[in-house]
Amino acid sequence: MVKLMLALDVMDKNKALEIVKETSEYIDAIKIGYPLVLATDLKIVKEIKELSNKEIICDFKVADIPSTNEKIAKLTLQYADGIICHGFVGEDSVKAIQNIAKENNKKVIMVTEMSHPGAVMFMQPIANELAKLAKKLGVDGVVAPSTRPERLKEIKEIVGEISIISPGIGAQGGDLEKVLRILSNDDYIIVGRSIYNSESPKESAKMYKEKLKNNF
Ligand SMILES: O=C1C[C@H](C(=O)O)N([C@@H]2O[C@H](COP(=O)(O)O)[C@@H](O)[C@H]2O)C(=O)N1
Repeated sequence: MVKLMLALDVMDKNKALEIVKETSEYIDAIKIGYPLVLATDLKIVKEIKELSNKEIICDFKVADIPSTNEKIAKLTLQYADGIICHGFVGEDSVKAIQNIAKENNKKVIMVTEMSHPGAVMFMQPIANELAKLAKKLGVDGVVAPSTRPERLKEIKEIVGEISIISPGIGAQGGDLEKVLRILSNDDYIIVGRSIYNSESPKESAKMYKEKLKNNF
């Protein structure tokens, strides 16, 4: 069954902890990015890992030179189970993160094509090349858009067995039915605002989990 990754992009620690408690029985993983970390501190990752016992992915879209990527990975992977990086900065920058991840048995997830409209300007033209790089490097997952099922399919075909981590469902208007015909068991959909901004994050997470169950 496709897994559910909660994008916990809230900027208040107590709200974040509350949403984690409310949704834990329905989510498979939690993605923590700059909004929550900049509003609190990196140790929120450790706290949420201990509270939820879920897989925690830090979405820092790391895109620097190898030596700086290495420092970011060392700090982040003390607490997180995985980290999201960009691939457009080149093979050496991604490998620098993979070296740290491999030492600590952690995951590296690489962005191919982003889900927002602006991704068609510069990312889409190179996204297939980025997917080929992801395959060559053997990263643990790639980010690919639920907002463009035809692109999601193409990228999945290129990366083969590598897990797809796919944002764009809910607030961004992605078609879940179409996406679930493309994704497979080791893949994830990422859902943020439709869960954490809903009247009941618990009920929203439950609804998504049931949709994932019913479509597989
Ligand atoms: O292409 C990408 C890359 C990036 C990612 O997943 O790496 N995201 C993140 O996925 C989540 C979607 O949230 P919501 O739209 O459900 O509230 C947010 O945390 C975004 O920053 C995308 O939305 N598209």
